[in-house]
Amino acid sequence: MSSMIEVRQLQKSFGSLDVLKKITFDVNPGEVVAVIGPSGSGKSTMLRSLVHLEEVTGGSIRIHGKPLVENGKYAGSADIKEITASMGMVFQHFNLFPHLSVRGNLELAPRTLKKGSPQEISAKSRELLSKVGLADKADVYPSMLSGGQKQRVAIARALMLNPDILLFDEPTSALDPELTGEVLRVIRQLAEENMTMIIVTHEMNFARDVADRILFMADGEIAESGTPEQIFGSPRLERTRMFLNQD
Ligand SMILES: Nc1ncnc2c1ncn2[C@@H]1O[C@H](COP(=O)(O)OP(=O)(O)OP(=O)(O)O)[C@@H](O)[C@H]1O
Repeated sequence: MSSMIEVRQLQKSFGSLDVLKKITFDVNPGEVVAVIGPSGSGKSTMLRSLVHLEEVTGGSIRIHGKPLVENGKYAGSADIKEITASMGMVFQHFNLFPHLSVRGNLELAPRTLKKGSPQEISAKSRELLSKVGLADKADVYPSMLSGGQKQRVAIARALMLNPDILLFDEPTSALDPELTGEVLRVIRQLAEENMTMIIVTHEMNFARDVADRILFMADGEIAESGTPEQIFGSPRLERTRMFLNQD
């Protein structure tokens, strides 16, 4: 089967700083890839590049075989819109709209894009809120929620447009330790449902449990790629773990 995500020789510089140095990897349908690595190694930049929140300086990204960028040249805006619409993203700091209720947060994008009738959109938001365990919070505003609840709303919101790829940028890093479990459980459930996901995380045990494959980034490169068994057995990673645990 062909890859869901193909990244080839991806480069990104901020001025003279080379943040991504010719990165190449594939993600297959249904695969869960965890991206780990020290702070500043380029993990967020790589993820943001996939959804066109960053413009790369070279290389290629294909999603479902369709080029978002090919050898540094971007597709037209209609194609970019179509390609990025198949991906949902969840951020470290939730990025909920504070002036909208939980339901409003979920329904804004599908209503704006007219993805279904108002009744269908409401039914979908109810269904997704109950999936993440927040059926009773539909009319509450984000400021009334805990961090773990906010992040679960953000995940439900990302699912509203039926993405076939979900990207997570350190989804639990802003949470108190006792709240990470409820978010990781939702991600784990999505993995069991065969959602294709890339998860940038510092949660080593979670990465080990849930990921089919781990990319270990260091200094703008993929230093290691393999199954959790391969990666966590690697002496090179053991050295880096000490460093990661200080974050
Ligand atoms: N908009 C920007 N302008 C300039 N430099 C940037 C910008 N965004 C990121 N960088 C730099 O790019 C490098 C990689 O950042 P990135 O956020 O991708 O790393 P990361 O591996 O996700 O780190 P962390 O785990 O701390 O989030 C860092 O040196 C960062 O300072």
